[in-house]
Amino acid sequence: MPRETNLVKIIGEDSFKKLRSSKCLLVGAGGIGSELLKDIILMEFGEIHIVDLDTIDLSNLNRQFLFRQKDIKQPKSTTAVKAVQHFNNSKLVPYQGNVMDISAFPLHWFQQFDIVFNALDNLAARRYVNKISQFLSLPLLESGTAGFDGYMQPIIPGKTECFECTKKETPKTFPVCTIRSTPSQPIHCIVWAKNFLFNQLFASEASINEDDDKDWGTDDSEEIKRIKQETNELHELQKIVISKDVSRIPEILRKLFVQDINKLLAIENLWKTRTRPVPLSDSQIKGPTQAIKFDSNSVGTLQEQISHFFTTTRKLMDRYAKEQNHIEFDKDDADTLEFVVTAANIRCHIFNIPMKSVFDIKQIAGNIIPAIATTNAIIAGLSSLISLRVLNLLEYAPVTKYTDLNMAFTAKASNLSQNRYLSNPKLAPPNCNCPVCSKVCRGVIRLSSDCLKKIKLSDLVCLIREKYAFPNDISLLDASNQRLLLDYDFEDLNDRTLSEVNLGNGSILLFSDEEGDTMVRKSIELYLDVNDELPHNTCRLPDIEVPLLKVGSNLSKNEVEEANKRDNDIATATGSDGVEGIVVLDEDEGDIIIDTEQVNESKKRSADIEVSGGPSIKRAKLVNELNNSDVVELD
Ligand SMILES: Nc1ncnc2c1ncn2[C@@H]1O[C@H](COP(=O)(O)OP(=O)(O)OP(=O)(O)O)[C@@H](O)[C@H]1O
Ligand SMILES: [Zn+2]
Repeated sequence: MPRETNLVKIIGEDSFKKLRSSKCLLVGAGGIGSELLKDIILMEFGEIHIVDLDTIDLSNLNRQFLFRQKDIKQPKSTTAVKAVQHFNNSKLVPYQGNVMDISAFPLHWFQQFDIVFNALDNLAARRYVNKISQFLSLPLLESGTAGFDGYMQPIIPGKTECFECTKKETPKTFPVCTIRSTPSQPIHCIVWAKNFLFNQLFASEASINEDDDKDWGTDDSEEIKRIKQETNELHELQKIVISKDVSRIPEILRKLFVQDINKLLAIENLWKTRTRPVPLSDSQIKGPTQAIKFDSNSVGTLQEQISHFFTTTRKLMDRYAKEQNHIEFDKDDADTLEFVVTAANIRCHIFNIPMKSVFDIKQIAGNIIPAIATTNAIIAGLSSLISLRVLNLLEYAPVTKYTDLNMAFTAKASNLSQNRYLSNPKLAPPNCNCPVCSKVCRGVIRLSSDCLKKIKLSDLVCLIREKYAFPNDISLLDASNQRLLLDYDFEDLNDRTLSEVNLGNGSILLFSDEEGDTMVRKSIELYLDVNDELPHNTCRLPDIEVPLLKVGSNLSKNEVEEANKRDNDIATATGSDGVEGIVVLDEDEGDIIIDTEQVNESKKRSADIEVSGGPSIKRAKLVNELNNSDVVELD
């Protein structure tokens, strides 16, 4: 029986047609991504676009079953697409790129999709896609695995919890002082070798970033000064790398493991309660007399580590110029890994810390969590199946409330699961304290790129103020870095154009009502989506209604309701994201509460708004477009 007949039997003819005309985006073609691609192809989604930035490594082959030995170093996205062609009925579009690259994947590019599947391995990209999904009200299926554990979470913007509604664990970091002066565990020496030493020696100058607002882990200004000076001196060592003069490798060893250690020893304070480090002796600094094999599973002697340091540094010095003066650490690149292993182990020895094997250091330096193919298959299977409910394609199980849908997580991913491997509770509504999805009403300003150079900040403020009935007293922030652009006593940037104040594609503006004595406030977050396919001079503000913000923690629900009725000018209806209700800002706590019960029928604002106009928009004309958005045509 052909696949299609089975699918029609399961979901019905109409739903099958809808599925065939659906477009989905798969972000990540690694462990979960390979499984997901196979699943959604078998489900016969009409169009599947696959984004992955990476190429295939040997270590991927045990679970990323679409890839073979011959594919190593090939892009994952295009290789995955080639591998599935023989059983594929969908239109497949691969992209090798970073999903966070706004020039390759601007906001309006995401808009073509009906649903997004995340199959990523890092927090930054997950957060980014979550943000995009919130601005576009685009359903997102978030997933992740670590060993035997995994989770799958459907996110329906405005209706269910987003990725940021619960706090995420961030990777552990260590104070600079621990890493640079007083290591006490192998990880401290590994971080020193990988994140600091390797970069100082083998990264291009431009990419070495020593910012000042880091966690030093000490207030001792002398100590901080010493660390900074040491950084500069170490950078000098890069000159030896550039010279390719391998006879100078002992100089590198002497600087790192004798001179710098002696300087540390001179700071008596550091060693009052710690074991003093012991620098290498001159006789220990010598290269290998013969080639010795580096055994991945055993630690070996200090002298073997020093010999390997010579060998691996020699190889990297030779590669440095050939690779345009920039080598990145990669756990699968034996030379870079062995450099980090030997440098970390020599440092461990000096600080009386146990040394580690190559295998152990690879796990730590590469942040490796063993990946298990079966876990990926289970999570991808659940994610693809739930997509049918998110798209409301199961006639026998129609979705009336998105919070009736289920997420899934394994026992260890939460202690709620007790003895079950998988738990699948219903989705929670958005968390009213979530920094991403619940704070304010959101929308997208669509504009042609010429507008960035034409529209002045004051023009934009006028437009926003008019369109959403904000009072005179407002504040405007660049939300990406909390930069103040305008408020009642800061108007210096008013006459600058958007590009002059560094606003551009992907900027997010936070526009807030700051009227002093009223209890009612509003706030709107607007994404600037620059699209050159729009006609020149187009600046389109979203047609949304900005919910009421009530200020003051001591207001009762009735008072909120009263204020709502009183202030006809302020809409309290559904935003574009579908969040319904009144938003109450608790200033003392900095908390924001969405009261979903307090929904008033709003006074719909007319789409034909007369704009009083900023100085440079002499004849701003608001045109009500088919999609009910406003288009501002500039002269
Ligand atoms: N910003 C991003 N844009 C596009 N693809 C991304 C981005 N970040 C991560 N990815 C991709 O997501 C995938 C995640 O897959 P997976 O968790 O299996 O990791 P992996 O890198 O393939 O394996 P491992 O890290 O275990 O060696 C990878 O293929 C990675 O390239
Ligand atoms: Zn959220």
